[in-house]
Amino acid sequence: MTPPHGLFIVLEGIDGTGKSTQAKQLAQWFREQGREVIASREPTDGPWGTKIRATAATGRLSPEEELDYFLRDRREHVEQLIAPALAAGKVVILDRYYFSTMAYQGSRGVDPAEIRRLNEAFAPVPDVLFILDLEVETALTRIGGRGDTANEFEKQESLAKCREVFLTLAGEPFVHVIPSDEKPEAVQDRLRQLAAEFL
Ligand SMILES: Nc1ncnc2c1ncn2[C@@H]1O[C@H](COP(=O)(O)OP(=O)(O)O)[C@@H](O)[C@H]1O
Ligand SMILES: Cc1cn([C@H]2C[C@H](O)[C@@H](COP(=O)(O)OP(=O)(O)O)O2)c(=O)[nH]c1=O
Repeated sequence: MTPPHGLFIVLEGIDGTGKSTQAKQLAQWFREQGREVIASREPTDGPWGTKIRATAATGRLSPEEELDYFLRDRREHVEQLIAPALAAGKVVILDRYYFSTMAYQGSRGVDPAEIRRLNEAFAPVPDVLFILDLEVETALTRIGGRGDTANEFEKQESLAKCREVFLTLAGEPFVHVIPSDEKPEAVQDRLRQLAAEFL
């Protein structure tokens, strides 16, 4: 599906790459340019997103169940927020979307191409996808896990797989891979430069 109006921007990348920091600043910049902005994230704060977040404490779902929950969460997000905002000509900025499902549920063994197909049957493809890219070790240092316990080592391995899936998207016309090891201001400048083409 393609979005009817508006401008649809998605930020992706492994944990700790600076997505939420950059999304906030980008939303502020668009508002300064006089655009109406809807900034949101996935998993959402809706019923399915809340269930997904709760599994961080209660124990992880099977890969298939997890995929199903993310799809349900996204379907609601598209119907209730994303599609109406785009139809009204707004700028929609998302911190994570279905490319995270390709990467994270892909890293648990589900085929990323199949995940993409399931999503694109109902979820609009963004106008711009920024993939914030960083070495796993640097990203983990930023969020406080240095990979020196068994659990953190496992996390490091699975994030490396996620990063690989994100990077398979490089080269598609709407995708920009943004090296995110620079200062936040420098990363933001790059995003604004690219986003300005859509004003
Ligand atoms: N360019 C950067 N350089 C150094 N630290 C950063 C940078 N961008 C964000 N951070 C810090 O790294 C941590 C993770 O950033 P955050 O925006 O929450 O990432 P994400 O949403 O991708 O998980 C935060 O403590 C944030 O202040
Ligand atoms: C959107 C999405 C997120 N995720 C994962 C990535 C993150 O590890 C986790 C929560 O996302 P997020 O809220 O970005 O994490 P945090 O608040 O800790 O920065 O959900 C998936 O596994 N599949 C998906 O489709």
